[in-house]
Amino acid sequence: MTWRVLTSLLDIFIIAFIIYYLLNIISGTRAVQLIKGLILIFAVALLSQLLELNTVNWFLDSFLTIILVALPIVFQPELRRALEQIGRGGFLKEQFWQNWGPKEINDIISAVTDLAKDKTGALIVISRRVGLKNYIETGIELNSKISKQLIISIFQHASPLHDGALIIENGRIQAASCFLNLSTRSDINPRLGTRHRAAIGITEESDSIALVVSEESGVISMAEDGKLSRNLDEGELRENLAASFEKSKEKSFMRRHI
Ligand SMILES: Nc1ncnc2c1ncn2[C@@H]1O[C@H](COP(=O)(O)OP(=O)(O)OP(=O)(O)O)[C@@H](O)[C@H]1O
Repeated sequence: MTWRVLTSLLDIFIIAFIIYYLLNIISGTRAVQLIKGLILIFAVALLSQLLELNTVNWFLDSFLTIILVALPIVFQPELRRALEQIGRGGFLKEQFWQNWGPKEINDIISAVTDLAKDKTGALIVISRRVGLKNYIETGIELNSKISKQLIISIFQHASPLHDGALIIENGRIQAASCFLNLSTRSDINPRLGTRHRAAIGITEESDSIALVVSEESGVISMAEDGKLSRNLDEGELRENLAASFEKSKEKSFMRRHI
């Protein structure tokens, strides 16, 4: 095989990988519908060119140009998510578990299971490598140690901080009552409300983990990478957290603490 054939094969392989990667990122988002629409308009434009339907062709060409200019504005959240996913690839990795210990993990698990028993709604976001400063700023800053009692009291109805998400970063409760962007996915169970959509949303935009206690049913869920695992008991929650940390390649942390 000549050098030229090898580089062409490499070229094709890289493009196929990029297309696969991009499709993976947009699957299940509203971008899928848009791409279907664009393909349809493109096919009709091509057909009108072949049939020499000049006015139709001019109209569709102009329409496609306008759509291409509007794309980055309409799909700003998806583009941000894609760039963040690329940035997370490994070379920007930081030591993000340094303030964590077994007490912190156990307090979170124990608080979540107690809240679930009382059917007290809760949303807890645990940040990993991607910082959540812009979300922390939407809430009330606490910057306090993680404690089971504090987490439970924040989510009590009488607490002025119970509405919104509690955010944990670098092993500390950074803020409560934070407002998160809701996921815009079209394939989320329609019975799930805004608390669950907010949990899915934050894990689409960052590599954080979100824990949800449903006020309606007391069910515990965990979101990661835009996917929600539901109906977790204490053991499953612990296992899921361990699996997530394992994925983060923080195996030593997992072995020591979970
Ligand atoms: N964008 C958001 N960011 C953070 N928290 C939110 C957001 N939207 C809603 N919430 C929280 O979710 C609560 C409303 O939950 P809602 O009943 O709509 O959701 P749900 O997913 O059905 O949860 P539940 O099963 O607990 O009822 C709000 O009171 C608020 O605390």
